[in-house]
Amino acid sequence: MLAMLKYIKPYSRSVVLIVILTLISTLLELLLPTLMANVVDIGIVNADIPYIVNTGGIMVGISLLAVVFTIAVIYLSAKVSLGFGKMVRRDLFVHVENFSLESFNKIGPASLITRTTNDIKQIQDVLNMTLRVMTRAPLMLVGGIILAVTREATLSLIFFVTLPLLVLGIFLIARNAIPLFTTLQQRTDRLNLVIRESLTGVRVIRAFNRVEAEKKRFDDANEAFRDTGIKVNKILSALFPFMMIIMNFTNVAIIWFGALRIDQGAMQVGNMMAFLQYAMMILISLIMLSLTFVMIPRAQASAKRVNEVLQLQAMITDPDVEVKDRGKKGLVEFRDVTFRYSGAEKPAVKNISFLCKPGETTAIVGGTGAGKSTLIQLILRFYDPESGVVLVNGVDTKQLTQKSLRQKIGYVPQKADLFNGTIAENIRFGKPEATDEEVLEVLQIAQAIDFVNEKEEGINSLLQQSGTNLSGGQKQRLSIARALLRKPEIYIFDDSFSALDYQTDAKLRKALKEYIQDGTMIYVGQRISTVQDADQIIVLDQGKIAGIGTHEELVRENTVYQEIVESQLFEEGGRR
Ligand SMILES: Nc1ncnc2c1ncn2[C@@H]1O[C@H](COP(=O)(O)OP(=O)(O)OP(=O)(O)O)[C@@H](O)[C@H]1O
Repeated sequence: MLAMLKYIKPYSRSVVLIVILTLISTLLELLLPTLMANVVDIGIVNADIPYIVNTGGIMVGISLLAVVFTIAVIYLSAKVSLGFGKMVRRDLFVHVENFSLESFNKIGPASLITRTTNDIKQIQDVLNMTLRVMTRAPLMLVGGIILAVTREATLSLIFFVTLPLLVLGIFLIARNAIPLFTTLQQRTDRLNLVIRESLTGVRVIRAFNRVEAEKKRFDDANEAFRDTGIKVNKILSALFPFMMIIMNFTNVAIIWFGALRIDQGAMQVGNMMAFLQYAMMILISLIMLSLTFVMIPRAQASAKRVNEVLQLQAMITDPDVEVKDRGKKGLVEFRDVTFRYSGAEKPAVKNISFLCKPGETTAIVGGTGAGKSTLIQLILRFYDPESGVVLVNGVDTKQLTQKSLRQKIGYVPQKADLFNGTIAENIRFGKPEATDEEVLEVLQIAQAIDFVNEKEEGINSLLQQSGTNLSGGQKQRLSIARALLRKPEIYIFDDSFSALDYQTDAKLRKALKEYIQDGTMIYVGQRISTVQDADQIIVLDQGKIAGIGTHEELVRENTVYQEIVESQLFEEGGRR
């Protein structure tokens, strides 16, 4: 929680103002019972009307002033806490955007969403409450006790019974409720995870008739959330009645013993009324403090979850000084690279060495899980190798800044991620200043121009969320056009032609070859027809290189490649 204090620093002036205003308004409020006692004991007893009117006027003035100050405090506290929330959310978002993929996978998107929204809101709310209570409650408590004791020391003995009782009760309630706050946040995580998976996987769920099973999964998560919520509220619901009992008990005791003392002539009526009000102030301030202390652990649980994310060190960091390009532009080289995902027993790729030259195309083939995508992600430095080096333009990728490395690469991922907005906005993603002509040119090369032109508003047509109003192949083609527009030195296509029919696939690769010319093109392909024209084909088998060569060489000499060719010929034959 303390680590979060730095986010309040920019608001230190507002915080000081809150303290000063609360201080004044609380002192003013503490004056009221004494003035009221004087109205009764001096004004009414002596039938002194001018005194009653004057003192009454002062009391109204004080009340109005206290109200104005309190409104200002409420406004400033809201401003500080909302501003705090905005800054933490922003830092968290930026931090997560720069996360290594490993950290991202470790916490998971559902929990990251909960932490960025719900958890920060918990801290924000408690901060708001604390700002309003932190000066007011202690001052009112101490001031109330001093004024009550100096006014009626004997009657104050009642507090020796009620105050410990109140503190003990609140402590017992809080002790049971606090551990449940962390559980409640975890239940929120789970609920978010289930909702996210159910919504993104809605087609699969329907196709596999899993709607009922998903409903059950959702109900379980929803009920677990509800049950924990009810449990917390059940415990907290005891708080209010308990506090009311203590307050009423104190009232009755004061009136009872006060009446006896008045009867004995040891105390005046006005004095007892003032004492009663101070007693209420003491109890209310104690309740306010206790409630804050009950809420703080809840915010603490959330702050811990937020800090856990903020403190995750970026595993992929930029060098202090960037090394300039040494080799030819577009040169990609793997030197004896081995990489293992965190927690995995076996390396995903092992002792990989190859060279991709500018002006040439390199295709990577291999069975599922052979490590093809892993190789691509190592070039982009989404991960760093366990041993060996990946070089781009003759420089170890660790010695380039991530920005300049990725600036050199046009990447088309396996899953075409598009964003809300028009087609043109999506294509301009990496080069916002590109003209319409440039956009149309890359759409033409990516074989996307026809279906874009068929749309009423052409490149200005809106894409629904992540391009749900497009087919898989259409999304892939837009994602290819997006990478082409940047005119990078290296083009990487991770299985980006799989959703295309044979004819479009062939046309697209031909157009790409003409467009890319001097650039380096690396692509992962599943079909032999897709990879056979490449200048070199890298055959991967269970994370290792089984062979490198042209289609003709590999067909002649490489058994793994021969098996892939045969299995696909068999499939083709089977289909016919
Ligand atoms: N994020 C990850 N964490 C742990 N292991 C992973 C992760 N991603 C992939 N792997 C493992 O690494 C190995 C290589 O995976 P990779 O995605 O590179 O294969 P691929 O050849 O691209 O497969 P496909 O053709 O099915 O896409 C697989 O055994 C896979 O289970």
